Amino acid sequence: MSLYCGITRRRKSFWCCRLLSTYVTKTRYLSELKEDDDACKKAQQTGAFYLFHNLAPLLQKSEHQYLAPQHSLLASLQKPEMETELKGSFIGLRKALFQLNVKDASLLSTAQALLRWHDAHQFCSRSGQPTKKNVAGSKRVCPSNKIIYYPQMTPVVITLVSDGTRCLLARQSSFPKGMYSALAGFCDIGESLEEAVRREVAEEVGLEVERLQYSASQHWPFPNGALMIACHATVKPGQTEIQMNLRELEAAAWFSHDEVATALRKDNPSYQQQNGAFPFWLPPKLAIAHQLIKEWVEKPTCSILPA
Ligand SMILES: NC(=O)C1=CN([C@@H]2O[C@H](COP(=O)(O)OP(=O)(O)OC[C@H]3O[C@@H](n4cnc5c(N)ncnc54)[C@H](OP(=O)(O)O)[C@@H]3O)[C@@H](O)[C@H]2O)C=CC1
Ligand SMILES: [Mg+2]
Repeated sequence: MSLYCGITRRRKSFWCCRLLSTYVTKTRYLSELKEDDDACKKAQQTGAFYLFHNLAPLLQKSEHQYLAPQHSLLASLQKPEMETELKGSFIGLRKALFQLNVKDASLLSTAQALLRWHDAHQFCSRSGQPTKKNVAGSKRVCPSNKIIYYPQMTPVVITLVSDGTRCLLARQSSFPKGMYSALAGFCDIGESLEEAVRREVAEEVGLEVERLQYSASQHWPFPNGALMIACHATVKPGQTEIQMNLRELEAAAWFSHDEVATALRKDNPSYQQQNGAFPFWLPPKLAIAHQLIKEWVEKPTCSILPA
């Protein structure tokens, strides 16, 4: 059994010629910890840690949310004793993510992605020798040929398509029942963001993007650590007939502004209607899909650039 710890971010002051902002000071300190193993070991003595077991963080359940307690360096205990001692349980991040506060969700997502990457990069792909992690965990090095491996994220585009008055939402069979989201897809190697958006929309719903606009991005821990890049896109008003790719999607449809605005105000409904169907609902607030949809509801006709 293995227990892993993810170090949280701590602030430290430097002597400088001019006063640096807190953000710059903190950023430089974190950068120093990545490069200086001794400084990092020292920081760990007073650092605060989140605990993980098999990629599941230790959480405490309160009424409607999970709390992620932080700990100082602990003696290594077995999982059951650890849960009893710390009054929590190791819970899958997928289950808990939307019931955490924003700061804990972000730090736990980063920590889990990093732990998963380390677990999958134990050996050098050139020499086959075991790689060695630096103290901060920001890279792994092959001792025999000195190749450095850095943690990777996969770029994923997520696009909310609009025809000017309606927006297009879709669902995969793996989504929770009744939930619809914007179109998402992994970027192919060599593609620009714009090309990935155009290709994914064409592949999944058979439509041609006319214009697009970048909105925001988000780290997403699933399946292996992705950078979600969110965009708004429009299609020509006369060319809106959906030709759904059945290998990727279970359903795709145009939704009116009213339908989407109403769904945004509702929480995840876990009940089934009398006709056996599940009510239409949208991804929770923490997901970038939610933010993208909210932006469209607030400003459906925002100016969008040619693709
Ligand atoms: N944060 C948010 O708001 C949202 C996040 N997402 C995330 O976006 C991601 C991508 O969406 P999805 O529609 O599934 O993607 P795609 O539409 O690209 O389809 C997924 C399929 O693409 C193939 N694929 C190609 N490249 C990769 C890669 N690098 N890693 C894994 N699979 C790859 C796999 O097929 P095969 O297995 O056949 O090889 C996979 O099943 C998902 O992981 C999802 O969690 C999605 C919606 C909202
Ligand atoms: Mg997809």
